[in-house]
Amino acid sequence: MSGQRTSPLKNFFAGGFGGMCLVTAGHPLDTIKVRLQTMPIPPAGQTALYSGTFDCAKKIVVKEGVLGLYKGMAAPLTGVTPMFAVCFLGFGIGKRIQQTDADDPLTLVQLFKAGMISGVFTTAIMAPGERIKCLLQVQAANTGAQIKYKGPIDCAKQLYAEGGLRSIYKGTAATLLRDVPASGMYFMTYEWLQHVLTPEGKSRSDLSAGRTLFAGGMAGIFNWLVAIPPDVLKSRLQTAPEGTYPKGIRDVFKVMIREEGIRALYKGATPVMLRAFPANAACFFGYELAMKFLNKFAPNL
Ligand SMILES: CC(=O)O[C@H](CC(=O)[O-])C[N+](C)(C)C
Repeated sequence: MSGQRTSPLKNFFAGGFGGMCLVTAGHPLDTIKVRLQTMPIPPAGQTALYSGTFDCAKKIVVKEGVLGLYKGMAAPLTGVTPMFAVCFLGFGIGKRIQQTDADDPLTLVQLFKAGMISGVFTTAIMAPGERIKCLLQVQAANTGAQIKYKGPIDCAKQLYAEGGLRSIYKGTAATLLRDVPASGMYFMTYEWLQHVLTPEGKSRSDLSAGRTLFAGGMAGIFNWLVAIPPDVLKSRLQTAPEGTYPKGIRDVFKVMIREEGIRALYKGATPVMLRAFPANAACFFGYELAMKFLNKFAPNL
């Protein structure tokens, strides 16, 4: 696969723009995912709060209006933009440290490793962003309960007051478990599809919008195929009352398997997969668009 180097700053800015496109396209399905993953287990004989993805979407819209689907979006938008900036920057660095020469082609395994490096880079921003986002998404679902957090900043302040940075960073190991392999799959899939879809004698930058959208969408699908089980554990851990799981995700895993069985590890899979393609197609499309813009108007960046 082509190993052509891109300026780190361009990767950073184009990645950030890609992240903004991803949030806008994917947040409603992300809200449904978190609601399904964290809904209370119904007492025997009673029905679950949501019977599935479409029921959940319908209930949110009826009860909270369409904006209910966009609840908690300020946090990912402010968090995901820099996170994707760092993610694409990290991928570029991951590729670079495996090359001896600027034009050295990279194998699929090297691309996977570069993606994993990017996953480590992003966790510093991703873990607190996910903690705040999940808490905000879930509190709106708790009928009757008093609203605890007014917004992302208030949520961060309260978490800090209650448990310091440790509380804000709760779920970091789970986030690493999710994002390191997932990022490997993400970038490897995208780069490989770009390579396969580029016609003989043409360069990647000539690729049509449709092919870029397809490669980006598939990268999202493969990312989530490996990310769903650790994501469920992460959401549970990050939204649980303090002290529920003293040993972190190991405890979440044990309790979940005991009480709900192995299938619980795939809760919320439908909205995740429904979101994965359009959100990541938008992300890579935005990234490539921003990169073209930067190459034209800031070639020396
Ligand atoms: C788990 C996650 O955030 O995946 C990102 C794609 C998406 O659908 O949000 C990709 N990546 C882990 C590389 C940031």
